[in-house]
Amino acid sequence: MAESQFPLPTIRWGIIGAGAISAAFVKDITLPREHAQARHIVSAIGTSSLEKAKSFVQDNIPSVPTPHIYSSYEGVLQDVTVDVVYIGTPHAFHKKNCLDAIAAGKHVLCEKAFAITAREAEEVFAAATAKNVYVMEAMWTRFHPLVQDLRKVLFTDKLIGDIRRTFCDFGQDHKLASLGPESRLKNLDLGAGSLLNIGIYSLTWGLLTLDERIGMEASHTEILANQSLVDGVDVATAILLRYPATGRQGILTSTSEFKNDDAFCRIEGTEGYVLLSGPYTSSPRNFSVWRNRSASNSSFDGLQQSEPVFQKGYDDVGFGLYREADAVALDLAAGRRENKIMPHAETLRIMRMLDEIRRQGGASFPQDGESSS
Ligand SMILES: NC(=O)C1=CN([C@@H]2O[C@H](COP(=O)(O)OP(=O)(O)OC[C@H]3O[C@@H](n4cnc5c(N)ncnc54)[C@H](OP(=O)(O)O)[C@@H]3O)[C@@H](O)[C@H]2O)C=CC1
Ligand SMILES: O=C1OC[C@@H](O)[C@H](O)[C@H]1O
Repeated sequence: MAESQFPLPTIRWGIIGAGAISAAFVKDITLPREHAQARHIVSAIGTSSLEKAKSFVQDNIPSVPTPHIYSSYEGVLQDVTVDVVYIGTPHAFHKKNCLDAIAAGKHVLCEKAFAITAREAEEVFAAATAKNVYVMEAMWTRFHPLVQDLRKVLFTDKLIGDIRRTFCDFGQDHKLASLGPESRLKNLDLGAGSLLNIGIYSLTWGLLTLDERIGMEASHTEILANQSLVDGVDVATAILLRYPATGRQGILTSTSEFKNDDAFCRIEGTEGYVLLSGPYTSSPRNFSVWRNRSASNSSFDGLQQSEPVFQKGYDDVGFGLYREADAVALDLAAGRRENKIMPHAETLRIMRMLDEIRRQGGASFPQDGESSS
């Protein structure tokens, strides 16, 4: 592994929750890799039992120095060797876990969806600002290099002309009928539903491809939404996003009943289209740009070239979660308290959209009526 000429920023992580994504996260950040931008140490793990913590370490990070293990989340928050807390619990606990970590003076990287409602997210960001700690939603897909390359093709090089529509689907077959009521994919009290779990990625691709700007600078959008509910949990959500200023549209969907196709997204412009593919909608691997034969006179006649004019594939090490972790390390090393790619305002904008989609679609959570705590 090539050593960097300069010392890399180092951060020490405390992990809250020993579930599936926490396992992927600790594996990813401790993997040897080329061009790492930071050094990551897993300093502490908090789970519901010590036995669980021991097997978590054994299964996922056997060869690194053994982290401190705790049978409570509080242990991690009080551990002086922890700089940043990674929250890998179900959606319904994000607000409390974030607020507890912030109160303990820890920086935070919290899994998506950041909270159940926009109001919860506002409360967390207000607390972080008051305490001067860093908080970011772990929307890892945004840190994939494909996103930057794609947005250059769309907005700088304008290879497909004026963007008109984005179709994006994220579907997973969760076999909900076979899951117990304790599953985070089925239990409303844990924040279940396709929208918060995976629809958030389809929405993200729509927002990233239909508008060059994000956060506070983003263009105004209108939303029409529909959801199919089983026992109150949305098993399918369809979102129609419209940008009134340009007429651009996003057709953005999610389902927990079927697996989507590898080609998960299509972006149409006046002079061609772009296809995105990958094993998951959250995990892109390739994009290709196709131009109309008649692109020079800008008419969309349906006649495409047989070869893309541009395509790029991306290999990955591990799952790809190390990129967001590197971003946190670089931000902290530079003294920043939020990230430019996933700023607070972007998380809030998305949370408000998720609230509106659920208001129209009918999926409600116990937290919907709550005022700030
Ligand atoms: N970035 C990505 O690609 C992915 C992100 N996610 C996100 O990560 C978060 C967690 O998802 P995932 O890892 O799949 O979930 P899991 O169910 O696998 O793990 C959740 C963990 O949360 C803890 N927990 C605390 N209270 C409860 C409770 N009442 N019920 C269940 N678990 C509880 C448990 O840890 P313990 O017992 O150790 O305390 C549990 O292991 C979600 O926000 C999800 O959207 C999920 C998958 C992929
Ligand atoms: O965030 C996610 O992305 C990948 C999916 O497998 C998972 O269900 C979801 O939580």
